[in-house]
Amino acid sequence: MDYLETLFSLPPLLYAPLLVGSLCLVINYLVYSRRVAQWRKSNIPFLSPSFLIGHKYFWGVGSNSATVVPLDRIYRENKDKDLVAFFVATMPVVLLRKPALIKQIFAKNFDKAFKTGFAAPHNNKILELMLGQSPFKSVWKAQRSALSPMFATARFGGEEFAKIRNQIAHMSTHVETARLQGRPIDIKKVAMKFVLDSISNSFLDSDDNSYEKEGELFKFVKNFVEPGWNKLLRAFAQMHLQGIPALESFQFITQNHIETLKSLLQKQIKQRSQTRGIKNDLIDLLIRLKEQDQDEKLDSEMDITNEMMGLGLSFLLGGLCTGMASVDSLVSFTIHLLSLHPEYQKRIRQEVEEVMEKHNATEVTYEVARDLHFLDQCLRETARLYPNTSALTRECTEDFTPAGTDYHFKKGELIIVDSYSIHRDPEYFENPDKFDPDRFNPENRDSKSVDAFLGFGKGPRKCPGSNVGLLLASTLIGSLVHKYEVRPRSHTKQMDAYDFHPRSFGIVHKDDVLIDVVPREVLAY
Ligand code: HEM
Repeated sequence: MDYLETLFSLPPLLYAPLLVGSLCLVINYLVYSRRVAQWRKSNIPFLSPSFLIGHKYFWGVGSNSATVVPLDRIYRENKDKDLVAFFVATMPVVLLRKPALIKQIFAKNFDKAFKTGFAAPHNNKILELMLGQSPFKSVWKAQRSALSPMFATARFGGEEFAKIRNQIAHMSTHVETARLQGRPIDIKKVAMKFVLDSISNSFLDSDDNSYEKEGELFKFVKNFVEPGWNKLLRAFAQMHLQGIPALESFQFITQNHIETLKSLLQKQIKQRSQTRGIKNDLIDLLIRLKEQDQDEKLDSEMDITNEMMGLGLSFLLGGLCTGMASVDSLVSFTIHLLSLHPEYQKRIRQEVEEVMEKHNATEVTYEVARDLHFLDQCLRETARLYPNTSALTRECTEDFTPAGTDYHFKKGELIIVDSYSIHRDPEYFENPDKFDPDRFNPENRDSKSVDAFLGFGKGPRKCPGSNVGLLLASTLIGSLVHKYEVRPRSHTKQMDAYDFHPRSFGIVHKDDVLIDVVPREVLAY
């Protein structure tokens, strides 16, 4: 009692923080002890949390280590376990370690854990209609099926490929100019411009050339994908603090993002309605949706329903922004690895020559790009060494026990999979740190490594745009390596987890990857 009297005799400015702090400690203790008791009862092995701050390995995340560094340590230190639970600050997560268990939960038990950890809160009428964010399975399914024509590589065949060729021409001019001026080439920037312009030319009918001028869309996407504290905290809050109304506007996707894309879609829809052309792209898809929607009263061409916004955002944020970020990372890591391995560049160059001859082509066409099998192996091997995200996530939507196990998963449990560590586990990939594209030769693959490869995800939610991404990456790298030998300027040894950006959930390099190019005619001498 004396203590309390002394405390309340202090000025409120002094005792209020003390009271709030103590309350946080009590809540924190209750959160930890309740979850630990649940894990114990559910037979899920766990690592005891340090008071208030969860697992200590995560302390440096954001300032000096990427999320994958602590995840990798936990993965390696728990070799004997199928799964292990722990806290990231106050967020409880269960890390799945074994490919068989991952397959079971991500594919066979999909109905019971279909949500991703980034699902939108139920009251956000637009985000909950998005493919990657919807907490409703029916919406996710409808969006995936509506967008499936956008993810088919066949739509790039014929005339459509001319748009990609056009982008290759812009890219070649940019690279050649830098070479002649003796400047290094920032491969991430080159890839970003190529992929963004290719996707927006083909799906939005834009005619952007970002090498010449960085337009509105380029600036928007760059800002959306660029890592930073703000985004790291927003992503963490979205995964962790759902259900706290005051924090629900603190989402990874902000109202500002939604408004910007809404006006972009409105502009494109208006233009298309006036020209009445049919392009079978995203804008046509949205116009068809608008025409089908009898219930919605749309007064003018500028009106746009929530369904249209959901579908548009699913593609623009899920496909254009994150898809583009995945492809440009894949391209820059592949070029980084190839710059350290001229012998593989030579094989790609030979392959491009042979396949061009087979298709009677003088450049990388749609048919050539699809036939570059060794280059495809190089891309998959890069996605193994540098998967695009540090964690695949799922949230349990009901209680369940995967068949053949006695692990009980409770509704609301957040499951994560650290593809980076599994991909570098010698149990599944021999000599795992070595860049060896031949391990993806179909003859060398075994079921163990097939199950353990998670570069494009697993189960019904796996990446729908991977083939489009691989096609764009093959076209860019095939064209570049056919013409030049690529040499490292900034990174002369293979990057590891300490080279990754500490404030990104994705696996991206923290420093620019700078290269030099030498024309093949010079190499011949
Ligand atoms: C080639 C580089 C790419 C890589 C490495 C990649 C990787 C991934 C991964 C790992 C996931 C999560 C899957 C899971 O949780 O199981 C994903 C999801 C997704 N990706 Fe990709 N991706 C790439 C390119 C693209 C492109 C070009 C697009 C769009 C054109 C795209 C659209 C999407 C969408 C919409 C989802 C969410 C699917 C869902 O929630 O059902 N991706 N991607």
